[in-house]
Amino acid sequence: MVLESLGVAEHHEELSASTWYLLRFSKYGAVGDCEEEDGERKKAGYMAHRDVNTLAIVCQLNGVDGLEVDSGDGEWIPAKPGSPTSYFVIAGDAFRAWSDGRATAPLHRGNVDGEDTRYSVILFSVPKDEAVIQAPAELVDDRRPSLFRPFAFGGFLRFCVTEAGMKAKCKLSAYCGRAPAAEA
Ligand SMILES: O=C(O)CCC(=O)C(=O)O
Ligand SMILES: [Fe+2]
Repeated sequence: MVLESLGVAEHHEELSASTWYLLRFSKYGAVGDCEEEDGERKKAGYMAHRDVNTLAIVCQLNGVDGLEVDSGDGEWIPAKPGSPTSYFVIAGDAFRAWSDGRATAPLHRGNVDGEDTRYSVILFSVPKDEAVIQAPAELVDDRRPSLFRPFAFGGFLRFCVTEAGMKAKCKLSAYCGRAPAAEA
């Protein structure tokens, strides 16, 4: 569906062949269930981040909200599923690079209010280590040269945990952006 919307559905098979999948169940405990740290109960949740992988499909399991997405101008937008069977699709850096910036990898975080435990299940599609992430020819042309240099996904993952990677505001631009992006 996502590739169709970009007009490059014929790349589905080759992309699938270089992808593996990770299914993760997450529990963000209510404050009362969480461990104490320095005399205070720590709220469960997760810090603002961009996913590095291709796509994440997130389904909340018990109707407790918490996912928030950065609007791009400093505002956090609560992501509310339309129904108990709705899910969120979040693009990560690998898809941003592959789509040559047509998909954005949004900054998102988990902000649980601490009243109720939140459960979610997430299916991550992850490029294999040796997979080279490069926008297909249909998405670039002379008038629109690609924004990112081709890179092996494993190399990018390793960069993310270096000092430079951890400091970078946008890890992808810092690693393989062609223009010295202000966001890097
Ligand atoms: O559980 C969620 O709502 C999403 C978690 C998430 O963003 C992640 O694990 O990367
Ligand atoms: Fe995430």
